[in-house]
Amino acid sequence: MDKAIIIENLSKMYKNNRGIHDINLEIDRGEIFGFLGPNGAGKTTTMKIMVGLMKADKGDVILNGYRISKDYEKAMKKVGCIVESVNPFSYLTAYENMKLCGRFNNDVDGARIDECLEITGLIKYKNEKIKHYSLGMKQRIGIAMAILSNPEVLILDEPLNGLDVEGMVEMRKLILNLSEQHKTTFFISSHLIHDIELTCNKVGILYNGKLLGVDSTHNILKNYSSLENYYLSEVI
Ligand SMILES: Nc1ncnc2c1ncn2[C@@H]1O[C@H](COP(=O)(O)OP(=O)(O)OP(=O)(O)O)[C@@H](O)[C@H]1O
Repeated sequence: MDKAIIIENLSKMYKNNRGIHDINLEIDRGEIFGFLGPNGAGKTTTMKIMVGLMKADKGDVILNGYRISKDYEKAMKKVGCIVESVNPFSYLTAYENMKLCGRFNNDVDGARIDECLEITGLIKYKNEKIKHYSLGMKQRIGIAMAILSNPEVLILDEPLNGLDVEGMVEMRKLILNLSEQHKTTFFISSHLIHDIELTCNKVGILYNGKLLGVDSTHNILKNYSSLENYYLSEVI
């Protein structure tokens, strides 16, 4: 099977002795992987290393066949990400933000920007300044920016954070649509068990910086009545 993401022996320890320990993980192309863990488990640390925002103490990440330690540009070429918060310029419109975001990419033109705004349901608001956007709309513009260069892999840190029920349902639909129509591979972190259960077809549990268990949602739900029960059995 073609692996979109491989994480090998990844470790990072902060001075306060917190961090992540020896994470190993493989994600097949087209999978929607849910990286589930409570606050402080190490999700953001892992994702920052995956996209090159932080250096690991040990281990490596292979994205689309390229090691971030050796071929960073090639590894990131077909990867889109939102790590920590989405921060578009509030005094610019959605369209202007998108244009700024795609300025170094020759393949991004007005039509592609419109296409991404269409996919994320923002085309109607493309000429509105971001300062008038709701939180859900800001999350969506984050996704629109992340998919601008047609990535094969999307790495999203807590994409549902702060969204209301409708916003979460919309975001979930968007992820599932991108997965079905574009075969995008997703690596999504969340502490929202129910949402991971509904969105992801593979789940990994991160706890105290250690990856406890990885399995397909299908297998988990064959053996446990809910993802929550599986989570509790792994954690306890
Ligand atoms: N720059 C830093 N210096 C020291 N400790 C840090 C630093 N960044 C994170 N940590 C600690 O490392 C651990 C993992 O943090 P991380 O942000 O990766 O977790 P997380 O799973 O993303 O949590 P959350 O859901 O709250 O964002 C936490 O205990 C955190 O306090």
